[in-house]
Amino acid sequence: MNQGLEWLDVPAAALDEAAGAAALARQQVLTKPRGSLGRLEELAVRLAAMQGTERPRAEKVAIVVFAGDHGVAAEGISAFPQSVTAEMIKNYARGGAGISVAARAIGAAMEIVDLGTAVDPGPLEGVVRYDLGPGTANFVEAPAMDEHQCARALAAGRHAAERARLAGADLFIGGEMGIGNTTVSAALASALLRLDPEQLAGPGTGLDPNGVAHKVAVLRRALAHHQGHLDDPRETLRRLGGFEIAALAGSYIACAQMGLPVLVDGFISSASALAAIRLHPGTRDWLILTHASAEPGHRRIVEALDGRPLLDFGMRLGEGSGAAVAVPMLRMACALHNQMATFAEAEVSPQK
Ligand SMILES: O=C(O)c1ccc[n+]([C@@H]2O[C@H](COP(=O)([O-])O)[C@@H](O)[C@H]2O)c1
Ligand SMILES: Cc1cc2nc[nH]c2cc1C
Repeated sequence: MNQGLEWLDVPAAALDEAAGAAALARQQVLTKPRGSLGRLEELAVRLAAMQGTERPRAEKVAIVVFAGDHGVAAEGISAFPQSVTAEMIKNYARGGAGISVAARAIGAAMEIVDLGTAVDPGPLEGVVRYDLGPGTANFVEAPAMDEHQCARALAAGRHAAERARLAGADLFIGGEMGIGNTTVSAALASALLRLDPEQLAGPGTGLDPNGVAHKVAVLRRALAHHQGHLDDPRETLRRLGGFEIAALAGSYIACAQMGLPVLVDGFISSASALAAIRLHPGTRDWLILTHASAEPGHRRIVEALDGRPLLDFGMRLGEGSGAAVAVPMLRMACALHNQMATFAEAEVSPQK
């Protein structure tokens, strides 16, 4: 059964190569030695191709934080109790979380999507609720989600992306919150990349080396349990993913379909991006990797995505925070690209 997932077959929007070429041509005549603004030039040109204009924008940013709980938390794979997921949802709603502050600092709109948590945070302003269950099942012994939950989580992401598009966003940031989701992301990436869990498991919120070794053992048990069912990416997502991870993947795919550029955050967001690309390869063109997470396994996913994150600040908060930190830089790339004088305008002699 397709569970209403026909929308996944809609192709990604095409990049506007002519707009990209026009932006590149403009970069060559601005009053600077060619290439002297380094990756800022690349960013402006890439955004121009994505947005279909010679003059790209990074002003209106939509941040959506997807939250959900994970059955695998019962295995003791996080430094924090599961109740923190719901507690942090309240913190987002009150404006006290890292991403709440970052969103205000960059003037971004922020929305929280609560997909289902072990503790009910209750109705909160600014929080969209789905109630897919009190968290996923423990994937060491069962698929994390049933087909319906996985389809609804993917669609929740799509709907959030559509709201962002409707609000006129120039850029989309998907964040996440879910105790245990570094284990889930490691499981998903291990299966999709066919790498040993040791390559992907790390401290997450703060496990010590013994804790990381236990996490690897839990991941090996999970992968053994689902062995033989991990060839199809959608089935892999259903068995080893999570509500917020499927929602993130759905949001990335929908952004690609609508032609809305995405700023990808850290480890969990990148694992979700990997899943999104496996479900829908055209998604890749619409993703900008913003930062290298301190979670050691992130490097493996970045390599698989053939990406080069913009920042390396040792961040590992999640919530979309690293992507938000990159926004002022994107704005700078656009401002320089759009406002610098050309050699002709400034009557400066060009390169010989
Ligand atoms: O985004 C990252 O790179 C990142 C790295 C480590 C931890 N996190 C956050 O920490 C939580 C998951 O950590 P854990 O240890 O409970 O699996 C989850 O809410 C994430 O947002 C996020
Ligand atoms: C406090 C806290 C805040 C977070 N934000 C994202 N993941 C998190 C995990 C914890 C534990």
